[in-house]
Amino acid sequence: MPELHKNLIAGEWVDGEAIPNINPSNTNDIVGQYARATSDDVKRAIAAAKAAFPAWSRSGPLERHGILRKASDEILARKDELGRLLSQEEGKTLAEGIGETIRAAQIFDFFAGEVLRLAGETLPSVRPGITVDVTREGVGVVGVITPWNFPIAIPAWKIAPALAYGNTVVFKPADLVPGSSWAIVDILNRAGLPKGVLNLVMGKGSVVGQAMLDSPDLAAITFTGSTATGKRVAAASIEHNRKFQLEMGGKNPMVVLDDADLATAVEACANGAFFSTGQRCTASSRLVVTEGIHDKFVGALTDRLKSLVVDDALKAGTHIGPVVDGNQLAQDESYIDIGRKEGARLVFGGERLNRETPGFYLQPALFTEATNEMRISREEIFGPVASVIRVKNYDEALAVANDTPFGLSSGICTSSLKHAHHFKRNAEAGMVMVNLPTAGVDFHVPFGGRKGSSYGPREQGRYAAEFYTMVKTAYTLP
Ligand SMILES: NC(=O)C1=CN([C@@H]2O[C@H](COP(=O)(O)OP(=O)(O)OC[C@H]3O[C@@H](n4cnc5c(N)ncnc54)[C@H](OP(=O)(O)O)[C@@H]3O)[C@@H](O)[C@H]2O)C=CC1
Ligand SMILES: O=C(O)CCC(=O)C(=O)O
Repeated sequence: MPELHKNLIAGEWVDGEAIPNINPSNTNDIVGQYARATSDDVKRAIAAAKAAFPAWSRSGPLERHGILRKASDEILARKDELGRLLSQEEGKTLAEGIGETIRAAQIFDFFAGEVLRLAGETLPSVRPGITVDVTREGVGVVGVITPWNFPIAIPAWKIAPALAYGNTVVFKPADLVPGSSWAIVDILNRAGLPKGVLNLVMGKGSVVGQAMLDSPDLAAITFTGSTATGKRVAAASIEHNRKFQLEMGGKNPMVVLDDADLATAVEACANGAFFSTGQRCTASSRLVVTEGIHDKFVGALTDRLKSLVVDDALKAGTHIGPVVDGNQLAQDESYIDIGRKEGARLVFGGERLNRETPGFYLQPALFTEATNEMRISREEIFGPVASVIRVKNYDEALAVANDTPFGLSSGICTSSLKHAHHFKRNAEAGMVMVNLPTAGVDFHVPFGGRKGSSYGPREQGRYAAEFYTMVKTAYTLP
């Protein structure tokens, strides 16, 4: 029996029911055994984080800076091993797994710097002789609930700012991919975090996550995942009068205009729609293409898809790894079926693939003749499935791009400065990409969306301070 990876509660590693972490490229391969926490464990973790908050929130910036820097250094030094673990448990390719691990190291490094840069303001009062100081303080115990699709970067971009700004943390990773999360908690713990500052409670959302939502002692919850769970987080947080931040789905459009550089557009769409097996909330699932370039674009994108190798995530030469598990594969296949029945034309892929090892392999699927009213154009599929919607001109493309309940990322491929400029101003999305894939963002600038995609302040960059701190206004008459 392989070693059991335990939960971290009040600085102690705590046993629990052992659950195998299964490799989606090869379901015979067990990545490791991970302990599931109980709702009592969650209560103890929250109590430990609450007890640790006063001292941690008053700790000097040098201590917090040092720990985050140390964690960043270790993640970077172990990027190949941790990237491999990530790809093995989640199914993105090794290059993507290592890239995401480097990104996590950069995020810890960035927030180590932010510890030293947290500034307030001093203003004159409207009353003579009085000064007003505006400062930021940690919020308290922050609950971190993360999805399976970015097993190291999303935990990093939530835990790093939480700790940097003096909060303590109770962290519940996705049950499907606990390995990368366990590794970063172990690294942070050894980097010198005092007991109780960071607690890890692995296990199912319905048990561990729900126990977090039900606790009156979490001051804030940051969540990334599905819209349905996001709504539960919101309702429970309002009940407990706590801060909450939600990053949910996307149905991101990539507009391709007649004047686009064809090679640029094809690469941006292949990457944005299908890399990481399409399992990104920023994936371009709607390709909105004007009629002058439509046929050329569909032909070239289909040729590009033919060149992509779908195989074991750890194999050299694989471009697209497996879908994360059987449930997600069933969801992808059901949407492919829905698309066909709705009258869209499947011009490439969509079938299950057999490889040397048993895994959840799906040939990327491309639909044409889709309309923006179809369910495949409105609902998040979260797999390697994209639809081309044909439009007459830029105005119609912009209208279609914006006609969605979501608003995370929105892209355009064009050589027209006028259209690029207009699109940047008028796309109803939190992030806009010109001649770049809708997915794949920098680690030091704000991340988040509008409409049904997000709720609350932005994540990442210095904008993260808005969620992880509360503002205090102090008046002084010397
Ligand atoms: N925007 C994004 O980045 C993501 C979007 N999705 C979308 O969601 C769909 C379903 O994926 P899924 O993983 O099931 O998404 P979920 O929203 O269920 O999962 C996200 C996180 O929330 C947890 N969770 C689940 N139920 C509760 C609850 N009652 N209380 C508190 N936490 C809970 C999950 O736990 P656990 O899974 O461990 O049980 C996981 O840690 C995908 O197909 C995709 O459409 C999914 C992932 C990321
Ligand atoms: O596209 C990216 O770089 C980030 C995507 C993401 O955060 C997500 O899919 O949850």
